[in-house]
Amino acid sequence: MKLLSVKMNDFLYYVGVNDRDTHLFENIWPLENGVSYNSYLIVAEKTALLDTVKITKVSDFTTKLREAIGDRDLDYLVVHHMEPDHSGSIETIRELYPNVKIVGNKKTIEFLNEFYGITDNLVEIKDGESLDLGSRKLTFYTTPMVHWPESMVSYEEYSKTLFSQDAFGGFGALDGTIFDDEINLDFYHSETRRYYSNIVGKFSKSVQFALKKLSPLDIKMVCPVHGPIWRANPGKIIELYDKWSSYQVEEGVIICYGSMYGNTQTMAEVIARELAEQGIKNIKIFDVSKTHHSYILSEIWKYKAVILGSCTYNNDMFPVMSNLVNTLRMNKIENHLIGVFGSYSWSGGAVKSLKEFAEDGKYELIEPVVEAKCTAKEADIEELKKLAKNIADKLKADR
Ligand SMILES: Cc1cc2nc3c(=O)[nH]c(=O)nc-3n(C[C@H](O)[C@H](O)[C@H](O)COP(=O)(O)O)c2cc1C
Repeated sequence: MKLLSVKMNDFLYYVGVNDRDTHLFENIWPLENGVSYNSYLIVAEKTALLDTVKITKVSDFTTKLREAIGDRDLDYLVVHHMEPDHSGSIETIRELYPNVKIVGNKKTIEFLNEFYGITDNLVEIKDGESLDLGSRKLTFYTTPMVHWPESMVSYEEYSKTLFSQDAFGGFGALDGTIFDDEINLDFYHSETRRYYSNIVGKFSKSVQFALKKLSPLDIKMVCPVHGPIWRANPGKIIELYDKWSSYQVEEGVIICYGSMYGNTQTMAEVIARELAEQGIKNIKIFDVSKTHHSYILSEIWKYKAVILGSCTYNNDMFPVMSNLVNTLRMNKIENHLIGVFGSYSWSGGAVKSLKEFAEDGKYELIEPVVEAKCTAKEADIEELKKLAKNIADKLKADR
């Protein structure tokens, strides 16, 4: 009786695992709802394991794998992506199945040596080449920089299944439910956008390139290495990734502030109220000291406008705001309006740095830039309202 692995269809098993122990993905991004490391086993005339899991979960993983494969040997291990949350258990698999051949592209093979010193039992495949498993066949498509240089996907043509590695993935452990038709998609929708914006978003141009490359395929099921498997509506996750990677946004404003004693926070509240007066409904204020930039980035990815406000701290912006700004700079976000404001007491510095950041990227900077000394006075409040109105007008022009 198979208790742990999930038989997905007549030839495919889910042998992935959940990680509810790790606090931070990549030691940066919060995992309050956990994450899954998905792995799949094809059992045809040949057997093939598609990716492994983080080494901390190797025991759960090999238990499922052994259960699913039974007394068959493992012929192939396909490595779609070398990030250690998927490649970490490769050495264990080689110990358990010494005959296994590892399938990867030129760059995968280079990384296998660099990370694990693996140089034997390798099968190098090129873009567009196939691996014959008997009644099943995997065809490989390289998808460089979605998410690493060696990243690739594979397509099983008889079942029309796409094994998509990090692409189409999401945060959130799979709590018994693994398929899109078994779960509450509202929760996974937001965790998937957070995953996209935190992990994949920086590579949006590469995602667009990959989507075009894969568009001729008739895809009936998407099997990523994190998050739900999309079998009922695979088009949904493809549509979402297309939306996010082409910076399609909704009407709304994210206001983020860094404040020690409340003066800058008050400025944020003034802007938010005026936006509401102007008829904007989606307004969210975040204190950067309270909310991890993981969640803020995800919200910014969703909405068209972002307004950043900071008190001055040692001649520059508040350090926690610097952290958010660095994350935004790294992500090279497009198609967004930006406003900046802040406060100081003697030399200033925060607003200057925020303005430089805003002018540097692909944002459209909306005037006025507002800087208050110590606390916002009547004239500053008028300027803040003007900023809010100008942003609201821009947003409403797109209705
Ligand atoms: C630790 C600390 C460092 C500061 N450094 C500067 C500074 O370098 N230049 C400046 O003009 N103001 C500086 N200030 C003053 C604050 O930026 C100013 O009072 C601001 O209005 C505080 O905003 P808040 O109430 O939102 O925290 C500093 C304040 C503190 C507490």
